[in-house]
Amino acid sequence: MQKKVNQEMVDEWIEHVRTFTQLGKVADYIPALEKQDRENIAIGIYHLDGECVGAGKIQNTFTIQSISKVLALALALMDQGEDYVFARVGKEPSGDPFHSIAKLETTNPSKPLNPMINAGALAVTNMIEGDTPDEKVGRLLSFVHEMTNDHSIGYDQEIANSEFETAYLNRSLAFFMKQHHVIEGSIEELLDTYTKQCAIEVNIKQLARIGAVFANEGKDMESGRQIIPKQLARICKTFMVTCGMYDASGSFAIRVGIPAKSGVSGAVMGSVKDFGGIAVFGPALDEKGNSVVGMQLLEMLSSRLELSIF
Ligand SMILES: NC(=O)CC[C@H](N)C(=O)O
Repeated sequence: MQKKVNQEMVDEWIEHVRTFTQLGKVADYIPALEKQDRENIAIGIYHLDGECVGAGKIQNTFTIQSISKVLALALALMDQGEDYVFARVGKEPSGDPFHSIAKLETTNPSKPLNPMINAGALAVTNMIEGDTPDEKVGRLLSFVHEMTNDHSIGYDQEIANSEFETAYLNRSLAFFMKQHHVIEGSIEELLDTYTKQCAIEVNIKQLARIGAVFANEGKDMESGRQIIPKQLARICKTFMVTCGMYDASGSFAIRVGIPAKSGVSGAVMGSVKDFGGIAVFGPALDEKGNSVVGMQLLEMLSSRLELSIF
């Protein structure tokens, strides 16, 4: 039987998690993110039959941050192929925080462990086709437009600038990788592309639709168009399981058990085969950098509908 979420369910879940909005901390290392209101919480579910429900602040937009790593990976894989991409970035979880530089030095030859940590994501963004940052960002946006079926989506210039001006650690990762020939070209242009990619701005239902395309094996639910080849969509979802929730991916797999990717804005995108796409949002984060409210919502959803893939 097809598992479905209805309006009543999402309304009830959002009411239930309101008590958690005071827990955790809104990210402030990107100064512009600090302005986010911790009460702005939302959930969106996009079923594979095209039906979509949402509750909470569904009109609110937010930046996708690290969720963009999944999209950049899909695009780089389509541009360059699996062999090229995985010659430059690994496939193993790191067990370290997303911005850690430690393993870059101890892995020999130096290579970021996976595309979901910042080092790996920077290397992946470096592989996206395009002569200029604008061209690369434009291609990423077109990809998002296709997946959301909404051509109005852009990026938040203020948040992109704010991160670009303060991305000392990401610059360090990039310089280290350039020294070791993992990446090539201008570091400033790479950071420009990366910070804009992280600042892509969506609402909860748009994010849920992106999750649904991955759940639907890369195919658009309405048009039937194969946006991402099936095998590449599968690779992206596998990374979401093994590395999507940073160094909390193991406990998340036990607690929730769905392919998911989170971002420091407080958004999480999930993809469940034969079910659909899930998006949750709540700016306050736990100590691993995952949305406190988002975790509660995903746990509730997964247990009520028995969505764990394990
Ligand atoms: N975890 C995240 O969402 C990190 C993304 C953020 N733009 C960064 O690179 O720091």
